[in-house]
Amino acid sequence: MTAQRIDGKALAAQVRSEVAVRAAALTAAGRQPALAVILVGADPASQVYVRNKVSACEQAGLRSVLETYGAELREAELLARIHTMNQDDAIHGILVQLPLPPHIDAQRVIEAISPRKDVDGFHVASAGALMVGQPGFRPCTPLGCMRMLEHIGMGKLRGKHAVVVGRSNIVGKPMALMLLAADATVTIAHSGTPDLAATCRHADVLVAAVGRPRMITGSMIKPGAVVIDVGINRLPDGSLCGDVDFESAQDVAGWITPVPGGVGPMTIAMLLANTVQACAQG
Ligand SMILES: Nc1nc(=O)c2c([nH]1)NC[C@@H]1CN(c3ccc(C(=O)N[C@@H](CCC(=O)O)C(=O)O)cc3)C=[N+]21
Repeated sequence: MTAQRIDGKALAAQVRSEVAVRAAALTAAGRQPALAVILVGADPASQVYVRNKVSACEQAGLRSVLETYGAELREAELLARIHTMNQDDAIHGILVQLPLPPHIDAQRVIEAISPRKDVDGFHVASAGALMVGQPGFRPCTPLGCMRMLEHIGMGKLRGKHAVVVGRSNIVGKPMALMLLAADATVTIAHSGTPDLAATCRHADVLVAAVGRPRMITGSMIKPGAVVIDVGINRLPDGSLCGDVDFESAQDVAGWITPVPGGVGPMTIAMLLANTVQACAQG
């Protein structure tokens, strides 16, 4: 038996075309959705990601404003720039690319973004809204994962056990809360979980977001499970791989997302969707 693939690239293209329709309508009404992207420093991976976000905006008819600063930028200057953008009615979403240089307090920078423009969903107000089930921006990666689950008819998870491996503020924790909101019974596992394999084998939906190449192997997967691989690991040979060992996992899982071409493209599509939503909400 071999798992069916969830084609994130194709589903992201569908989401982006829906976004483009909404963006065109807003633009026609004199309100083109606009995303500001701030990059601090010259990390090559970050430069690639930021370029991809900007070109995704253009393709969907959103305006993008890219601001690039040297790694020596002072935190106070960055905060001042964000305050100006918060006041700018022509900017609907603000994204500060992470990671930031170590002398800048990333959480303080995120809290400076107006929650109404927090299209990453990283602000403490957005996190709190998710926790208590209020409207607000949801982090793009878990939102993209939920959209993938809906796409395969697994949007409602009552009676299902979901296991999230990883507990970051940007993926693991919000992912667990979104699965819970879909009525799953949720376990959050992490590097310190005893017998991780046994925990994973309970999962009808397994989300891997640990940042360790191929650590989830076929023997850790319940037969027929949905396996969502959030990991994007660059190997020494330059190739990309996920947190899931695709070769062994695909013989056991019912559904599986590839890397690349899985969660990554969905993250960018949901960023555009959040930006259009920010614009539509005025
Ligand atoms: N404020 C902020 N928001 C973010 O959303 C954010 C961030 N900072 N910092 C870095 C991470 C990483 N991230 C990715 C998004 C898409 C792909 C993606 O589309 N990946 C392609 C492959 C790209 C490649 O070949 O390198 C894929 O998986 O198919 C990857 C990584 C967003 N991040």
